[in-house]
Amino acid sequence: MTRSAQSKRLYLTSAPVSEANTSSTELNPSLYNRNDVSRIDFSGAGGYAVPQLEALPALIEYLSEAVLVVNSSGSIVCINNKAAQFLGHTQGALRGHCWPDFLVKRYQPHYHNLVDMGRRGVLSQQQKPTEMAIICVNGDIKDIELTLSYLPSDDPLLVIVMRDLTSHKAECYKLHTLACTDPLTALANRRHFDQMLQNYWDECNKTQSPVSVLIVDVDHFKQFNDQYGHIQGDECLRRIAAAISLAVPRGQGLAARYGGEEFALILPYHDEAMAKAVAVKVQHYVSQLKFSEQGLSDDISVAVSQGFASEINGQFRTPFAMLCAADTALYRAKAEGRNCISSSC
Ligand SMILES: Nc1nc2c(ncn2[C@@H]2O[C@H](COP(=O)(O)OP(=O)(O)OP(=O)(O)O)[C@@H](O)[C@H]2O)c(=O)[nH]1
Repeated sequence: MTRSAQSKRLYLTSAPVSEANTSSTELNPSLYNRNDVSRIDFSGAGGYAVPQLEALPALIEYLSEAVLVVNSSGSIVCINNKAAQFLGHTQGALRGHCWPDFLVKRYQPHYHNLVDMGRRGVLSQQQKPTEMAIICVNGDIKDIELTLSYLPSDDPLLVIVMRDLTSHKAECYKLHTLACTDPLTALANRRHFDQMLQNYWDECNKTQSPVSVLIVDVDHFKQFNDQYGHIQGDECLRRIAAAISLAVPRGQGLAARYGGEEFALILPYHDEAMAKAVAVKVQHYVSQLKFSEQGLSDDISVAVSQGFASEINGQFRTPFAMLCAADTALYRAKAEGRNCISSSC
């Protein structure tokens, strides 16, 4: 046995301590069990550490993670119960199956790349787990975090550890939604608006398409609050938000609460005429609001002033410049008597 192979000897054995001592620095204490009679001998040819196959199924069965071992052609050599349950079949039925077939197609090149790195000896043990997705036997798709370890030998083995990311992803999605949403109106919040404005701006610039922004400000809202109270004011803002949402073409653009009683819309692929048409709809839907279902008099109505700007031929250098122009147009609409629409042009 070469010195390097000897130094990689790992025992899961009841062997005397002196026998295991040669590699004590390499032992994982959690694997070392004096009462366990099974033994893995890493004494393969060519100086590689080769685990004897017979011990692997028993070893991985003890692990708390979902683990499977795959050979160089991708066939599952052994799989623990947790991984089998995760994939949705029995251990026996899964043995021999082609593991990469369980991976969602778009992740397969990345997986093969990791395997190739292992083969070339450049797969670092510090390699971070990789997010992928698998298709279970019943067709369900599950997000996973995959860690791949390469056991080199003449017939190399890959040890794959999977962690279920389903609940983690659901939690992330929930948090992301919360971080992007205005709690009062359920529209996008300003942070999300700013981010999306840049995204839409880039997208429209790339395709040389127009993009517009529209700012909507409730008229004399202080009076509404003063007369009917802030709770009624809140409900009024919710209803205005819903009316504004109705005016945004489905799947095209974004409506956000920009702050206080001010709303903003991004209208990608909208030129000036199209943006104005959306503003007219907003004005109409808001004017139709009735507040009797809030317990207020039927003759109460609200109105909005609006300003918009459209980028068509490179007149604005940044999305922020376009937004400022829409804001200036809004001020003009207020100055011109409110309940009207003003353009930056
Ligand atoms: N109820 C409620 N009121 C809000 C909220 N955010 C801002 N406001 C109110 O919106 C009002 C805005 O008042 P102003 O800035 O004077 O504007 P305005 O009365 O609408 O007048 P113009 O915009 O000039 O037509 C203030 O009374 C704020 O308290 C909110 O979340 N809920």
